[in-house]
Amino acid sequence: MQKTNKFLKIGNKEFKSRLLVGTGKYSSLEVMQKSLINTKCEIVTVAVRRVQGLEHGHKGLMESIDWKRIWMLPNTAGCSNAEEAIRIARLGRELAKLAGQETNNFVKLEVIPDKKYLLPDPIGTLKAAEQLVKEGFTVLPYINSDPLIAKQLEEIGCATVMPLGSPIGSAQGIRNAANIAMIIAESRIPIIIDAGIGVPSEAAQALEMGADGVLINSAIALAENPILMAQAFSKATEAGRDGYLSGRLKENPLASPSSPLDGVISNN
Ligand SMILES: CC(=O)[C@@H](O)[C@H](O)COP(=O)(O)O
Repeated sequence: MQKTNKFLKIGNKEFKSRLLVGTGKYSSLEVMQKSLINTKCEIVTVAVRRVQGLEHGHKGLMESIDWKRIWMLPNTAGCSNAEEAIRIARLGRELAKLAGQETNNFVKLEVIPDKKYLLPDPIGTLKAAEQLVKEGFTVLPYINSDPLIAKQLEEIGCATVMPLGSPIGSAQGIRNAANIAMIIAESRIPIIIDAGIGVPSEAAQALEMGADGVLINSAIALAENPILMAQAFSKATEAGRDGYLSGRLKENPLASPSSPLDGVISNN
């Protein structure tokens, strides 16, 4: 289904920016702040567990983001089963309240038992999502690029699905484009490509394919110059969306001359 909405609509909120960003792995809070500004993002995800535990890089994080301008997307990173994820989602809602976002019921649902590839558990994700939807959360589940689980999550009331391009932090880009294309074609909710994007052109690729947004963390935070890379991702996301809306030239197995051949003076 072609989605031509001007804004990214998640639940009942609209966003101009289609680039969502993470807050982990930055060399300092100052670099993170400057990078976030350059992304022009309006949604920032925070790991509830890491913020609460004041883990490395997370002390002072809450205070360093302008929550009047940025919509918080609490995430359940570090949860390996549905029960933990539900508990952390509830804490995330309280965190958003503390930041002054009384009506924020968003949660980026991550249920990740696999420490090596950080792949999400589809059964645990579905179970947690069902409960969180019942509790009134706007649920954005992180999933493998599986069209069936994407559809099931849509049917139980998730606000988006967030299929991975490749494993978190791997910078391998979009390794599963065919499956992602199926998810995009079949969904009636926004699709946000989350994880594994390595360079801005891959963010553009996701948007060109018809994804509604991308979520980037490592490729910005761990770039040699994160502040400049943030800007590059912002431009790439916008370019990819414009490319999608413009309607691409269809691929052709044959060449097609750039100038008309009719009326050309013959050699004979
Ligand atoms: C911050 C966050 O939510 C990550 O778990 C997310 O999946 C981003 O992945 P990359 O770090 O690969 O961009």
